[in-house]
Amino acid sequence: MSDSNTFKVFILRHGQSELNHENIFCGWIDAKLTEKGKLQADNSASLIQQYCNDNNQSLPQIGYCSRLIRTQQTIQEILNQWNLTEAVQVVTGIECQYNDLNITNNDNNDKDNNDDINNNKKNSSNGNDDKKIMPILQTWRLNERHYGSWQGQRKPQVLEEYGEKQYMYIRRGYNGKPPMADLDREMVQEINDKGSSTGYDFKEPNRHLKYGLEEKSGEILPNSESLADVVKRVEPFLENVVFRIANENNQDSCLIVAHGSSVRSILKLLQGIPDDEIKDVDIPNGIPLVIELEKKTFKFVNKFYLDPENAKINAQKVRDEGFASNP
Ligand SMILES: O=C(O)[C@H](O)COP(=O)(O)O
Repeated sequence: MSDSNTFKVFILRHGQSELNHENIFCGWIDAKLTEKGKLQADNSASLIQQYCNDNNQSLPQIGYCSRLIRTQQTIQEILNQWNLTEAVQVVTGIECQYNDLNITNNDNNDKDNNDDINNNKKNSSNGNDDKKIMPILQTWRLNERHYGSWQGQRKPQVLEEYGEKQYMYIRRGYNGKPPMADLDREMVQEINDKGSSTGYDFKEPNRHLKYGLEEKSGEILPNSESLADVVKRVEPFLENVVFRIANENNQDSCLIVAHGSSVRSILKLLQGIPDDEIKDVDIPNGIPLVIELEKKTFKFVNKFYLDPENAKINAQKVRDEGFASNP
């Protein structure tokens, strides 16, 4: 049973992407959602809304996602289901001009305001005059781990080349790190590269185009990451942005849509999962996990999936990707 006095992080991995579907390592390649991935996002929205209604709680007042389109599409699907429109801001570092988002202090306990997420001015820019606004902060710090030279490669082939022990150590071990991507060669789209019909052609988007804001802010972006590296870049964002905003605005919850490795990193940080145990954690696509934390201190209290049976089944499928048992 949920504790109404805790701060809740509604966190989920994006819906199935086109490269997930192809069993190809994705990382920072900017793959889009499949139709199944969009349906998973819609289902996530229903599960969260049902949970909030059953527990007499408001929907999250703010959302966070990565700079990759698969999380952006997922959060857009969720907001559409909630009849909300997004006010997007890219946060390059671990500070953000929060007032630009003009978020007001709603009475979180007023059930009647459940759909009245913010008293922001209406967003007439895209004709959504009747929809309330939900601030969405996008950050590279929630991006999937950078999968180095494995990006764009089929998982069964990588498994065959590296063997099961090394394959799983790099995929799930805390310090496992893939070989570096050569960002100067075929791994990254040229400035005018339109890619294949899918638009990414198994290459990363050109850094100067996709991450120009981060480059201008002096952010150091990776070309290969272990989970430990992802934890290091996620932690300051959680502390200095997510939790600071929650305290300053007396928020009861937030929505985070991220990736397999960045969700694992957040779970490790919030629950205090030891380095040698995080290797056993797999995250399914598109099933909301609720992490309950003490208000103000954000000390871990509890966690549960809103669809635990499917979460268990699909997490095992994620773990088995690349192996013959899971074509
Ligand atoms: O980046 C990817 O390929 C996937 O999102 C994560 O893949 P993994 O489950 O093999 O880490």
